This record gives sequence, C-alpha cells and structure tokens, in this order.
Amino acid sequence: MSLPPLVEPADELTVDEVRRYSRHLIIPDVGMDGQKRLKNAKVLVVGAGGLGSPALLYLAAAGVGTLGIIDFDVVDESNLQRQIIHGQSDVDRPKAVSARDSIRETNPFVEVVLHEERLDSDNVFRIFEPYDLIVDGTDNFATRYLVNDAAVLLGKPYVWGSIYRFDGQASVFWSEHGPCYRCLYPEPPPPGMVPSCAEGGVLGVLCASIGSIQVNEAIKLLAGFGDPLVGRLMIYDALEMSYRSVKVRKDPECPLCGKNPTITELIDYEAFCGTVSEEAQEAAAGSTITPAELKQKMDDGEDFLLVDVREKNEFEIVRIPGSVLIPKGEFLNGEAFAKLPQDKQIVLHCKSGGRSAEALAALKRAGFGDAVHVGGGVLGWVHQVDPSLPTY
Ligand SMILES: Nc1ncnc2c1ncn2[C@@H]1O[C@H](COP(=O)(O)OP(=O)(O)OP(=O)(O)O)[C@@H](O)[C@H]1O
Ligand SMILES: [Zn+2]
Repeated sequence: MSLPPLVEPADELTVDEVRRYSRHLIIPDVGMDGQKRLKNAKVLVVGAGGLGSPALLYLAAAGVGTLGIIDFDVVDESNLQRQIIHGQSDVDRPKAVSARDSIRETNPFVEVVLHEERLDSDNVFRIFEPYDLIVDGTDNFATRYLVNDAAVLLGKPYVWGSIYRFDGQASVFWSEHGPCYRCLYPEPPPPGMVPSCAEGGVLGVLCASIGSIQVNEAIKLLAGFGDPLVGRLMIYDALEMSYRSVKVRKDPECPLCGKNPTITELIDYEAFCGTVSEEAQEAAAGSTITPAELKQKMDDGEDFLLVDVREKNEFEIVRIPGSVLIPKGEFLNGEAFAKLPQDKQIVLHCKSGGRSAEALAALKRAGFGDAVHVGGGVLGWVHQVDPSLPTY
C-alpha cells in the first residue's frame, strides 16, 4: 500500500539546507520534493525517554521542520544507559529541555516546541492539534490508549513502538487507512501482568532499533514514499536477530474506529488501564506502612517476616536488610503460602508498591489477615531510611 504525502512541500530549501541534506536529496525517492515536505512537517514525539531519544535525534537530523516534545519528567542517572539524547550533565534537568538542547546541536534549523507537562485527556487535543503525525515513545498503557483515541478522533497517524528486554514491536495506526491500536489490543493487560521496562529491564540499544523504525515510518508518511507500516505489526527479536511483520486487520467491531463506535470521546485512561487492580487497592487500604514505619518495627524488635516480592535480579541489585525473596508470581499461583509462617505478621514490599499490593490481595484472600505492605517499596526505603543504597 502506498499513501499520498501527508505534508505539502515548503517553497524552497536554503543553500545551507541543500548542503546539509545532500545525501537525502540525491536519493530519487526523497529528492528535493521529499526534503521540502519534511521541512514543512510538524511531528510531536510523546516522551523523551528510551524510544523518544533516538526518534527525536533522527527526526531532527532528517530535517523535520518542527518537532514537538512532551515529557513531564527529569533525567535520572538510570536513563543514560539508553536515553542517548541526554548526557551526564543533564541529570535532574527536565527531559524536554535537555532533549531540545541536544536537537539544537544536531540541527539548528529545526524549530522545537516544548510541552513540559503530562499528556492527559484535558490537554491532548490542544497539544496534538498543530501536528501532522504523532510518534509515541511512552512506556505505559494509559498513555498509549489516550494517544490512540485522540489520534483516531483527530484523524492523525500514530506511529507506535514498544520495547521490553530484547523484544520490540512497531506499527502505524491510522484509522482512515487501517487499524487503530484498539483493533490490535482491544483491552489493556490486567494490572500487574505485563512488567514495565522499569520492572523487567530493557537492552539499551533496542531503543535505537525500534525508535529508528518509528522515524523511518514517520518520514515515509510525511514525504509520501514507500510502503507504510499501516495494517502491519513489525516484531523484532534482538536475541534471535529476526524481524518479521504480521498483518493486522481493522476490526469492524472496534469500539473506536469500527462500524458502530461506542467510544466517541476521551475516557478515563488511568481507570481503564488500572495501574493497580481494584482488589489490590482495597487490600492495601489500611494495610500499608511507610518505609520509616518498617524501620521503626525493626528497631522495636517486632517479630515479623519481611518478604520481597520482586524478581531475583532486582533483589541482587538492592535489598532491605532481613528480607527474604518470594516473587509475586508465587503469590498469584499460591505456591508462596506454604513457605510462610502462620504465627508471624507478614510484611511485603516490592520496588515501589504496585506489585506488593497485588501480592497482598492474594495473601489476604489466603487468610493472612494482618499482613501489610510497604508503600513506596525499596525505593522508598532508600529515600527515607538509607540513601547510601543504590536505586534502579
Ligand atoms: N502521559 C505522559 N505524558 C508525557 N510524558 C510521558 C507520559 N507517559 C510517559 N511519559 C514519558 O515517556 C518516557 C518513557 O520513556 P522510558 O520508559 O524509556 O523512560 P523512563 O520512564 O524514564 O524509564 P523507567 O521507567 O525505566 O525509569 C519518560 O520520559 C516519561 O516521562
Ligand atoms: Zn480500531
């Protein structure tokens, strides 16, 4: 399938621009016409993180005239392993600002528009409106469904990518020409079932593999050459080193882009994706202690068992003294219960409190009524109790 260019060409390229983009200009498919279209293009990149870093740098280098960056976060040292648009001296600086500075160095001809805020249902239409196309570099389901729904309602193409450990996926969702994200993934995974990169890790270079595919697709759509990844899901396995693409059809029953849509306006995405399930929230209500309270229990010599429900790799990076490891999965399948004493209070913790709330719900169901979990998890422990420990 080929599609007409998304963008009209700019009137002309300056002499400096001709020099800079000469290796594009001599490719027949791009040429002067394609490069002028890129110059006129306006692309929004959501998230200046793992995927956003290479995406922004290559979109800028390619000469996309206007680049919008939306990110609410600041650069953390643990980002530098993969978020190559930021450097050591950017730690603690807003990601959007740091990304803009790198882009200026890569290509001063690009106009950068900063949106230093969290994309949500209240601001998404206003923010998306001026852009031709949206590149998504975020890592959470609520934002993905939000981006998809807003893109469908505004009729804009949505270039999506996703990464985890050694696996990557990418596609272009554009309901006028093919499926949307909901056609492929009608429901978000149950809370806690799909680990994030913060929980499971990601090979740094995978971001470049998938982020550059997203840029490739964006450029093709903007300038109108090649076969876009509309209606196809690209699956990449860095361990096997294989790329394959599978067909994705538009779902006639899709509640958003199908024949009889039931979603005609934005919804509450946090509730839809429920980062922590309702049962876990209920279990945690009134059964959550702070890291400082945990320290107090230890200092008071209370008799309890502290169980870390993270994975072994995480336990090896940093742990709370005296904790034993029983991964969350064993609470969900019931194997954990036989390992636990009946005569002691059980205190659960994880990295930041989400997984331990899920495990707590299972534990309470199994009859451990006085169990509690530590809000903020081991990260909270490091911040409140022992800042000499590493975080991840
Ligand atoms: N709704 C949103 N609005 C704006 N930016 C978002 C939104 N959701 C996620 N982001 C940003 O998208 C980026 C996602 O990138 P990535 O997952 O690589 O980084 P991270 O969140 O810093 O990593 P980690 O979760 O491993 O600490 C982050 O910079 C995050 O701040
Ligand atoms: Zn759809």
